Amino acid sequence: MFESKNIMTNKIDERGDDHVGSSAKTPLRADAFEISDEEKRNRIESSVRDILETLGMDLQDDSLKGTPRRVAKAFVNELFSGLNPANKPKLSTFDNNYKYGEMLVEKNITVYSTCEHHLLPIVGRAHVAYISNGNVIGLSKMNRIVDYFAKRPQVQERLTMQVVQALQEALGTDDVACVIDAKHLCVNSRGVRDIESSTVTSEFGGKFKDKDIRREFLDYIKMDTNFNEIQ
Ligand SMILES: Nc1nc2c(ncn2[C@@H]2O[C@H](COP(=O)(O)OP(=O)(O)OP(=O)(O)O)[C@@H](O)[C@H]2O)c(=O)[nH]1
Ligand SMILES: [Zn+2]
Repeated sequence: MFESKNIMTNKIDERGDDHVGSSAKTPLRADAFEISDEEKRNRIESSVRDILETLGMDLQDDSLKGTPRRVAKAFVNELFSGLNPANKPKLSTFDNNYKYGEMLVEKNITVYSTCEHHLLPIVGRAHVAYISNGNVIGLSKMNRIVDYFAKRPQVQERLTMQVVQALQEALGTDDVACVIDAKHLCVNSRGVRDIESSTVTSEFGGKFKDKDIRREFLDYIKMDTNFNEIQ
């Protein structure tokens, strides 16, 4: 089990950012929280203006003149909003009064992230599961925690581990797993330009290391649920 007691020492953790053990920590500068969001938007706006002008674009053009500010807002408020611990969803838990003892799987969670190597989109699906040891979490919180960590410059491996570790901490159990299957536009649209390939990453904590439990989780992911038949 990862040791939450070891990680309350640095500034980032004091600000309420994750918990997560060093292997899954987003590499942040020591002064990451000393710049306000408005200052970040202003600096990014000016940098994007530089980039576009360097490319030879005329920023007096009607369509382009708002672009640096639009990009700055998209970065700080949306695409990278998960860098601000204030945006971390509250993972409130409640008691497992109904004594449900099987695994719970939240599957096909939409992943929109950004590859930190090229700043290009990562688009895919996450599947998250846990086995309760007494605590239960609202279903939507699993979607929200995936989205929170996705909204950072990411590598898919780290995103997968961050989701698992955040849920382990909230639920007080090791028995959490996550599988992500995603397309990286840096692979699909440039570089090797392989439009078909996607990347699968997984993290299996606690009981999910057992091959039968892992198999059950993977079978649920594969299960074809045709909701149209229900309506
Ligand atoms: N492990 C991992 N690699 C990633 C992820 N996203 C992108 N990459 C890879 O990061 C690598 C960066 O490789 P470099 O050789 O430094 O950069 P590059 O010359 O742009 O690489 P190419 O994409 O091969 O053109 C590439 O192989 C990407 O496919 C990710 O989430 N995880
Ligand atoms: Zn990339």
